[in-house]
Order: sequence, then C-alpha cells, then structure tokens
Amino acid sequence: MTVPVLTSPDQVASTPLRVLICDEMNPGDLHHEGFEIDYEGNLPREETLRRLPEYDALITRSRTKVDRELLAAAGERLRVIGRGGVGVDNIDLEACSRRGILVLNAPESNNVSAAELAIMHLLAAARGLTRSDRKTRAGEWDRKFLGVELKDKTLGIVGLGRIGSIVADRAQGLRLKVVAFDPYVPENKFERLGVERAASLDELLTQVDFLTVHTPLTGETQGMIGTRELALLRPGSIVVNAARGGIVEEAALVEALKSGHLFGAGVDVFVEEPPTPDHPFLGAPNLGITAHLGANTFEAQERVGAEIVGRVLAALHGDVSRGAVNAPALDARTLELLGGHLDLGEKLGRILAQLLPGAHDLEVTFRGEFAADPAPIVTAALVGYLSGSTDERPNMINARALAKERGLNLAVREEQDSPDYQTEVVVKVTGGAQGEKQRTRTVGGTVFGRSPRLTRLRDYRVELAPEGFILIASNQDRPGAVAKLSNLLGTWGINIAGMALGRAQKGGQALFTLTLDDGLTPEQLQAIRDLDVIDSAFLVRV
Ligand SMILES: NC(=O)c1ccc[n+]([C@@H]2O[C@H](COP(=O)([O-])OP(=O)(O)OC[C@H]3O[C@@H](n4cnc5c(N)ncnc54)[C@H](O)[C@@H]3O)[C@@H](O)[C@H]2O)c1
Ligand SMILES: O=C(O)CC[C@@H](O)C(=O)O
Repeated sequence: MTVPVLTSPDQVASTPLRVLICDEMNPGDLHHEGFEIDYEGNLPREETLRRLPEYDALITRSRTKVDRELLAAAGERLRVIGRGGVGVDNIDLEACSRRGILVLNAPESNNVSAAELAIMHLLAAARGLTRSDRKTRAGEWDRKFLGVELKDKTLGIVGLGRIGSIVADRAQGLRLKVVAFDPYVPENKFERLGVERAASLDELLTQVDFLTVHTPLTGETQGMIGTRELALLRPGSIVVNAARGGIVEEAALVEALKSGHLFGAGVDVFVEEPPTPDHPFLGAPNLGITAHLGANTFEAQERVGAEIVGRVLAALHGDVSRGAVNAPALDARTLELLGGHLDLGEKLGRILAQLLPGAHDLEVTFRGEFAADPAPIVTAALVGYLSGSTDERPNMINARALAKERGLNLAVREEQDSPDYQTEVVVKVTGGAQGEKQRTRTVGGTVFGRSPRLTRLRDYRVELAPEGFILIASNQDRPGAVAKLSNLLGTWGINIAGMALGRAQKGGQALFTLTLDDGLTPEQLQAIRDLDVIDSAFLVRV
C-alpha cells in the first residue's frame, strides 16, 4: 500500500499551494489563505497537461481523463486529485496510488439531481416528449400519439444505493410500486424504503413496467442489461440509464426500441462521451437523450464545488478523512506489525461478499495475541466485503462509513486462546429478510510469515493459500470424489494450485476446497455440480 505524503502545515505557511480546476463547475469562493486556486472551466487537454507541473492539486469532473499520460505530464508536484462528483471511472486509480497521489470525490453532492433526471427521463419517455417536440418543430401537429401513465405501474431499480434510493422515494410519490435488485444491500434498507426486493435480476425484469439502472460501472454491471435481459421485460416497457454508459448495452437498446418491444427509453450517459455524430442512439425511436447532465443543476454544482474544493484543501493540509477514494490511513509501523493480516482480512471479506452478499451483520473474532491492535483488520475485512459494489472504492479510510451507510452492523470478539494457530481471524456474516431464516457464512484464516492462509470455511477446517480462484465443493465423503473432480478439471486443462479436504465426521458431509489458476465458465461449474459425487459447488475469486 502507498501512503501519500501530504504537505505539513509548516510548509503550507511559506509557499501557497496551487490548485487547478480544469472542468466546469461552481467552485464558490476561490480565496483561501495559503492557497492559490485557478478556475479554468473547460480547459483544453493540451493546456491542462502543459500547466499541470505547476500545481499541487487538480480538480476535475467526468470530462477530464486522468490517465497515465496526464500523470506523466504532471511530474512530481501533483499530490491530490479531486473529482467533483461520484464516479471515478475517468481516473486511473491504480496509477494514482502507485504515484502516491491521493484521489478524493464528492459522492453525496449531486445525487438528488441525478435521481430527478432519471425520473424526468421516465416521464419524458412515457409521454413521448422528444418525439412530439421534434415533430412540432418540423411543422407537424401530431396529436395521435398516446403515452402511458405511471400510476399503479411497477418500477424496477437496479442498484439501491444513494441515487437508487432517492429515485425509489420520488417514484413512490408518483404512485409507482417499486421493486429493486441489489444483492449488496441488506434487507432492512429495502424495508425502510418500502421497496420490494427481487431475488435476482431476471426476477426483477419479468415483473416491471419500467426499469432504471443506478449501479456503478464495474466488471459485473458492464452490459448487465443486454439483448436477453431486455427481452425479459414486458412488451411496452421503458428503460432509463442515467448511471454509466454501457450498463445497458447500447446496440441492444437501439434494437429493442426499433423492434417496438420497448415503448421508450431515456439515456444520460454514453460509452464514449461525447458520442460520434453517427451514434445509433441519435436515430432511435422514442429515445430521450441528455448530455450527461445528471449533476447539472445550480444546486448540485454549488454543493459539488464547495465540497470538493473543501476536501482537496483539507487534504493538502494533511486531513484525508473526507472523500478519500484510494488512500490507506495506516502508519508504516502498524502496517509492519500487522504484517499480512490486513491482506488476510481483505481476502476473507472478499470471499464472504461472494458467499453471502447483502448481509446485515459482520462479526470478526480475533484469536490469540496480535503484535498490534487488530482493529484495522476489521476495516480491511470491510474493504473486501464491500469491494466491487460501489463507485467509492472502499478503502481503509471510508470502509466503516460505507458499512454504516449500508446498514451493516459490526461486532468484534477477542479470544485469548488460539488452539490451532498463533493467531486466527474468523469473519462471520449474517443476512436474510426480517422474520425469515437467517443465513450465515464463516471463513477464517491466519498468516504464515506474511502470507495469508485460509483455515476455516463454514464449519470445516481447511488449509489453503487464498489466491486466484477457489472452488468450494461439498459431497457425502464418498471415495472417488476427488479423482472424478480432478479428472474433469484436467480434461479442461485447468491446473489445481492447491487442495484441502475437510469433513465434519467420518462418512458425513465433506468439503473440498481447490485453488485454481483459472476461472471456470458457468457451463464448467454446472458440469461439476452434475457429477454424481458432488452435492454442491461454488466458485469464488479472491
Ligand atoms: N448521470 C449523472 O450525471 C450521474 C450523477 C451521479 C452519479 N451517477 C452514476 O450513478 C450511479 C449510482 O451512483 P450512486 O452514488 O447511487 O452509487 P452508490 O454506490 O451509492 O450505489 C450503487 C448501488 O449499486 C449496487 N450495485 C453494485 N453492483 C451491483 C450489481 N451487480 N447488481 C445490482 N446492484 C449493484 C450497490 O450495492 C449500490 O447499492 C453510478 O454509476 C454513478 O457514477 C451519474
Ligand atoms: O458532473 C459530472 O461530470 C459527472 C456527474 C456524475 O456522473 C458523477 O459521476 O458524479
């Protein structure tokens, strides 16, 4: 982990710290003692690259790509990048971390505006706004068009985070029934918002009249609404994407509009922004388009500007407590003493996120004597558990706040005794709807030298390096199971890097855990599940 070195207050007093704002926003008051802030609105990229070496911090919106080229042009002086808004997909976070550059965002400031824009697109598509506007301007007074009412229809929301929750609230005001799919959000949030929970994306798609997506763009969400998913929607549905281009596949959306399967759609975001003049969206029927304007209101820009400027200036003074997207908050000594335990905690969290996402309780048990206060291991477990489901890149600074926001309760237990290892960390998550059977999943691990080892999966003892992909399979402890499984993997050319076998009692249920160098296709996983010696099989990526 890289700990960015920020300026000490002494340095600040002698030389003004320089901040360049290169994208359009309302930056508020630019006069702050000890700082020189240059607001340039839409600065051409070449100019940004040319001037950047003279600045300590850069503030952007989504227009400016903070890539390796920009970082190379910046040279040594740049230490903080502020993103006015939430999505950091225009910023190469890995490259920033590697150079010790702190990245901050302002995720709460534009969510009302973005949610209102999504509702606007829904209403516009329902009443054919863009079509009627275009025809009337062309001299055609077409009053034949019939729209649809929203009242008593069902809105499906994918992603019940900050913006999805506000959309749910506003939609209920329009008398829509709201159903959402978000496997990472605990049940109590759905209950609090009065939103019905869909168990899967397919279940959501088959029961809604309108669909709106509010997830970050991740490996999982890219293209998550494609031809197959659109076909699952009822004929005459409306689709809105005001999140990120590509969550709804562009070509599939155009096709579904042209075929008449969809009544209409609204988009605020494109895969490539700005789109080329021949982009298929531009000729699609009943498709309302805005130019990534979700955050473009006076109110949001005032909040975004004030928040991101404040955060960047605070960070330049060494206070990284607000909005840090990529910075660890630990000193070098603690990092040294906790050794591989932070890595272990993060891996245990990541495994659990795949075994039981959307839990409402997470409990960490520490066994044995740790060389330093093990509390950061809890944070690391949260980082792992929350990763992959939010734009905010959970890290050692923001993970506890994010967990609180999600309604994830934390508990920590310490046991002096560690019968099997010098130290052991066991993480348990519990989830499930209120009044229904609660599910729990437990994983545990230890550290050999600086390398994490998995020691426990559910009630089974294992010993395995948590690397790559782990295949977890259970069977009735019958002979021949291992051979059949490894033969099958061998026929696919998949190498087994490590294997552990655990069983609760002789002849009872047994658990195999295999680390694999490569992942499995859904068909391969199904073929394993279909083996007569296997009861269940699950693949997690560490
Ligand atoms: N159009 C705009 O101008 C504009 C403005 C602000 C935000 N945004 C975008 O809106 C989106 C939502 O922002 P937010 O602040 O609400 O984010 P958030 O992190 O608060 O919420 C995202 C939600 O998506 C859920 N999620 C993640 N992966 C999922 C998956 N595979 N399936 C279902 N749910 C999943 C998460 O659990 C989380 O609850 C982001 O893409 C953001 O960049 C766009
Ligand atoms: O204002 C912007 O540039 C982008 C707004 C929005 O997409 C965000 O990520 O906050």
